[in-house]
Amino acid sequence: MIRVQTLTKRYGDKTAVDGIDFTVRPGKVTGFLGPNGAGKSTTMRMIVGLDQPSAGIAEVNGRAYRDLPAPLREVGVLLDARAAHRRRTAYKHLLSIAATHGIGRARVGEVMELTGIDAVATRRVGGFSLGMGQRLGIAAALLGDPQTVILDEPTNGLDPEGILWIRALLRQLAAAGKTVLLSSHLMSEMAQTADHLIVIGRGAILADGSMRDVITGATPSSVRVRTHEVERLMAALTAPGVTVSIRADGAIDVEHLSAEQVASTAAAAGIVLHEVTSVEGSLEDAYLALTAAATEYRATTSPSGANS
Ligand SMILES: Nc1ncnc2c1ncn2[C@@H]1O[C@H](COP(=O)(O)OP(=O)(O)OP(=O)(O)O)[C@@H](O)[C@H]1O
Repeated sequence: MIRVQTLTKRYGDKTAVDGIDFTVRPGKVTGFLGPNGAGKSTTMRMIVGLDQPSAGIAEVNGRAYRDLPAPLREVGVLLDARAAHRRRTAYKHLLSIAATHGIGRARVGEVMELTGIDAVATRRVGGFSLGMGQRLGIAAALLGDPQTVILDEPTNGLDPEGILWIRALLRQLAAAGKTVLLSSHLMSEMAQTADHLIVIGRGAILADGSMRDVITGATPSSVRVRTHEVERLMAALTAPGVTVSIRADGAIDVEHLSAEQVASTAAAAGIVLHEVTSVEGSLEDAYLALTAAATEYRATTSPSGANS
């Protein structure tokens, strides 16, 4: 379990993390999302004792990281995959970490197999691709079979097969009751991997809840409905506070009414419906809505760049 209370980090005049509170619970994958510069890495670094908070506390299993008697056995961390000694082989790199922390050779073999780097165990880390470096960093994080795992952008550089592998691994760790905190900019990946989300923007928490609650709270859900009597249905549904719009494909989108309310209104007016579907926003929609006002580095051109 990770607990952060009024955690603050200032760099001179800049407040990178502004008095945030959250708890990351075991048995779940918690996604940590936010635009560039939002404060994710700084928060993670404070949790694992690499940065000193300006104020507040960050605890893992009830203690500050520096007070953990066997940190590697309690918290596994991937913050910078390039941190490995470049001239060492993957095996020697993991063995040296294991030796410093009283972890046996057998575990080194296990994590190499788990992360798929056993095939390149005798290659020097300096020649690793970004993806292999990520796998090595994850292997190091898992060496102590820790209860809590913190991974900053673990999918960085991984190919689609590697991304699938990470997803399965994190789901497996959560199912085994571990606490998993994961940051990633890949929304589709986050949507499929995380159970719970913490969204941060400009150093402040913008949302903290289950995946479903965060999405439904930030995006208006709507009801999509099809009928041959479009105009009559639109007239029947029109009411204060209800938004009714017609789509290019002829379907009608209704906001602020449930599917049941739409169906009942149509039935009362004797209108036959051919489709009634509740449409929920995506994580990407929710993320963009939540962070719209808190994006520090925003492109000044449109995404395509062609029409601006
Ligand atoms: N050592 C430092 N000195 C000064 N400012 C810093 C330092 N480290 C981070 N910052 C600033 O603190 C803010 C938060 O940075 P941080 O790296 O935590 O964001 P992030 O959410 O991890 O971003 P990204 O998604 O780009 O990795 C940024 O404005 C950054 O420029």
